[in-house]
Parts: sequence; structure tokens; C-alpha cells
Amino acid sequence: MTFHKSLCLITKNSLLQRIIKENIQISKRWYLPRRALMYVPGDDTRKLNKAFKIDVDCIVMDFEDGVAANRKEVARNTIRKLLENGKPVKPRNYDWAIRINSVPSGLCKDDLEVILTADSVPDSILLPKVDTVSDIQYFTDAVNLYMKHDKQINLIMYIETAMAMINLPELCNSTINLSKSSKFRLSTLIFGSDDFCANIGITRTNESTEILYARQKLVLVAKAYGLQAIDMVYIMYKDFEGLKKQSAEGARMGYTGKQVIHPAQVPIVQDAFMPNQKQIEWATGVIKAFEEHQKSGKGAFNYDGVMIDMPTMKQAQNIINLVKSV
Ligand SMILES: CC(=O)SCCNC(=O)CCNC(=O)[C@H](O)C(C)(C)COP(=O)(O)OP(=O)(O)OC[C@H]1O[C@@H](n2cnc3c(N)ncnc32)[C@H](O)[C@@H]1OP(=O)(O)O
Ligand SMILES: O=CC(=O)O
Ligand SMILES: [Mg+2]
Repeated sequence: MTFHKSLCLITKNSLLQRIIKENIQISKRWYLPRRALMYVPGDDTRKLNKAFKIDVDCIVMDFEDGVAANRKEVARNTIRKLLENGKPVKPRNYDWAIRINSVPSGLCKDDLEVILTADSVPDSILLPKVDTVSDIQYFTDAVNLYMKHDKQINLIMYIETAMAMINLPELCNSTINLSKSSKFRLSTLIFGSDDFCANIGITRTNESTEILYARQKLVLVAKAYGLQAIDMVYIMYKDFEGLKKQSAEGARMGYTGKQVIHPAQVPIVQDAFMPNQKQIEWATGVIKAFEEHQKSGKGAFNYDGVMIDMPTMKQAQNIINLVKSV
């Protein structure tokens, strides 16, 4: 039997189905993979054309910090034309996303008008530098004013200031409540580490230990609200070893993906946020053994010298859910 066939048989089992249901809060975050979220400056047609030829989970056409102040209008016009042509087709589905300018920039409302009144709208909108609930209220009002499509848009919210970091649970709560009367839903939090460093008055080191608390807090709150968590960008885009190390670190912390700025970063990052063969085999074995032991009335058992019970089985199930989501 092939490996994937055996995975299907495992999850058809009714006991495990119940466990998956009970575990829904954890598995909810996998609904749309965003292992690598690649920025493309919205005013750069050459890079935009290139982006759609790359096998990447999420393409973010940028209006914000990747675009110079005197090129914002060019970015708006370029992306508007793309939207009029509809979502470019790629061999597999992907998240077609736009990062708009922040509410305090004064550009946010006009960005949204350009995007939401087009013939087609993106799958996701990324809202940077969210600080307080009033920023989300402003965003909601603008979406309600301009959005005439039936589609529901994913909101990806940046947490990149000290104020946002301390307001985080309240921000998530209020955003989820506001989305009930609008056509967006909060799907993801992004750790905007570089703006965060600027905001708290530091320069990031390679190890990034100075922002460890914030990096971990974001994952914790995201998971509490059933959201995806996207890790920081690695700006030394020619250092592939460093990127691999930082990506693995983020995946271990519970991040579900990472921001990337260059096509060469994509395969390294997408790999890091997928379980490897060894982890998949371990997870499959644990689930099978768990099921057998449940049948014979044993909740805890020995598997390769390690005690396995329900929490470990759930961890194994998370691995399998992730494999099946991509
Ligand atoms: C903290 C934050 O907010 S991060 C988000 C904001 N920043 C960004 O969006 C930056 C995005 N990245 C870039 O602009 C570029 O990758 C840079 C400036 C870092 C380097 O650019 P270059 O010097 O052109 O890189 P390089 O020469 O290695 O590029 C190789 C090829 O990949 C293309 N490419 C590079 N970056 C991208 C990208 N982000 N998306 C699509 N294609 C890209 C180049 O156009 C080039 O293609 P070509 O050979 O057909 O001309
Ligand atoms: O927007 C991203 C950041 O790191 O800042
Ligand atoms: Mg930022």
C-alpha cells in the first residue's frame, strides 16, 4: 500500500475523526497553506510577471514598504490592471494577495477603493501597522463602503509595534467581531519584525534573541484565536544557510509560514514549513499504534521507547493534517 493510501485509511476511522473534530481549533489554521508568503513590489512589472511563474503558496503584491513614496500611484494602476484581468492561473492554487498601506499613512482608503471596485478582487488583503481597534474599525468601514463582490476576503493583520503587541488579544477579538458585519475574515497574523525593531528602537541581530518574547507571543495569541502565524522576513537574501536555520526555528515555534523577499528563498522556506519524511513516518506510525492500543483498551503505551498518549497522537495528527493541506 502506498504511503498516502495508508494515511487516508487512518483518517477514515471514526474514533480518529472524533478526535480531529475535538482538535478543530488546532487544525483550523491549515485551511489555506501560506508556507512562503512572497512580496513583489506592486510597481515592478518585471518582478510581477516573474512571480506568477514561481511555485509559491502566497504572492503578495505590495503597495507598502517595498514601493517608494513617489511610485504609489504607479503601483495602484499596475495592480488595478492585473485585477481587471482576473487571478492568473497557476498549476496549483495559491493565495493571491495585496499588501495595502497602513491606516495612519492616509493611503489606506484610496488603496482599498482601487482594489475593491475592480472586476475581480484578491483572495487576501494584508493590513500593516495595525495598532488599535480604531484602525480595524476604519478598515471595516472602507471595506463596507467599496466591496460589492460576494467573495469573502481573508484579512492578514500585521503586528509590528509595541502597542499592537500589548493589545494583541483585544485586537483579535475586536477584529473577529467587526468581521461579522463585513465581507472579510481574520485568517492570519504576521510578525513584522523589522518595523517592530524600529518601533522599539533597536536594530535586529542575526540571532534575533532581542525579539524572542514578541516572536513567541504572536504565535501564542494566533493559536488561541485559531489563526495562522507568519514569521519574520530574512533580509540577507543571499545567505541560504541562515535562512534555513531561521525558518526551522520559526516552524519549531509553531509558525505556519514565513515572509520572503526573493524567489530563491521560496523553496527553502516551503520545505522548512513542511514535515520531512522522517516526521511523516513517525506520525503515521504513532496514529496507527494509537488506534490499535485504543481498541485493546490502553490509553498510554510504549512506542519506540517513548510514552505515547492522546496529546502526542494529536501532535502526530497535526503533522498529517499539514501534509494533506498542500
Ligand atoms: C520588511 C518588509 O516589509 S519586506 C517587504 C518589502 N520588500 C520587498 O518587497 C523587497 C522585494 N524584493 C526585491 O525587491 C528584490 O528581491 C531585491 C531588491 C531584494 C533584490 O533584487 P534584485 O537585485 O533584482 O535581485 P536578483 O538580481 O537576485 O533577482 C533575480 C531575478 O529574480 C527577480 N526577483 C527578485 N526579487 C523578486 C521578487 N520579490 N518577486 C519576483 N521576482 C523577483 C528579479 O527581477 C530577477 O529576475 P530577472 O533575472 O528576470 O530580471
Ligand atoms: O513588514 C514587515 C516587517 O518586518 O516590518
Ligand atoms: Mg513592516
